[in-house]
Amino acid sequence: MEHQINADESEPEICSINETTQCYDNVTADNTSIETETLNEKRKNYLSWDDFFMATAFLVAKRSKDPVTQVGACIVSPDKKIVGTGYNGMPIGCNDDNFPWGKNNPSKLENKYFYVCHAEMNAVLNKNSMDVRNCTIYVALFPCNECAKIIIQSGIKEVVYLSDKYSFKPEMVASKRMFKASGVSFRQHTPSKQQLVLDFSEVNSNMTQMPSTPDKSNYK
Ligand SMILES: Nc1ccn([C@H]2C[C@H](O)[C@@H](COP(=O)(O)O)O2)c(=O)n1
Repeated sequence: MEHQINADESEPEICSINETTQCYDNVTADNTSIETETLNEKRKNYLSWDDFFMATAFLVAKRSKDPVTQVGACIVSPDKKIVGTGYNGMPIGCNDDNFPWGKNNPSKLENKYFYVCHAEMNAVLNKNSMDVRNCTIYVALFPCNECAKIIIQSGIKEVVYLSDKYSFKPEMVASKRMFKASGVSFRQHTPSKQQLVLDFSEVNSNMTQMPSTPDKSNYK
């Protein structure tokens, strides 16, 4: 008969660590600060929700093939679930090797603007839930008037943006006018750090300071 070993019957000298004294250095992803945390305390240096979702929008933007401006958007439900992401790119079927990426051609037909789908539009269309009503959209650049219409019509209730550098353009003035009229709030997010570095080698770091892996051969 199989004998089950309960948690309190496990080998203490293998599994337990001295929780009051054992600690490890936690080098943060951006390498800017090193803090020592005890293993039985909650991490303090974790990302806020706003930083996390804005960073997600920035990561998504890395998929964009636009040579000048890469924009990402991330739609988040009221219970903090990501329900859609998108970046600026050519429509499905419009080969992005053949469509223009420039913007200074005298012929409008030979510039990108007639063709590129904006990040916000793609995020709404890529949604993986029934709808995006009452959601928040995180996006690096303030939405243009066309995206504002899509945001409003889809039921999104909040826009969080990083930069409004084109605020002087009539498109953005129109966006704000529509957002205000339709009750969509917007706010600028200031990230808590200027840089977040993703270091894939981190997964193998701290090996010497981490508690030893329990010897599973002791369990039956
Ligand atoms: N809220 C925004 C603003 C812009 N985009 C896209 C559209 C273009 O691909 C690019 C802007 O190009 P630029 O005029 O800076 O050469 O960014 C977007 O997706 N969402």
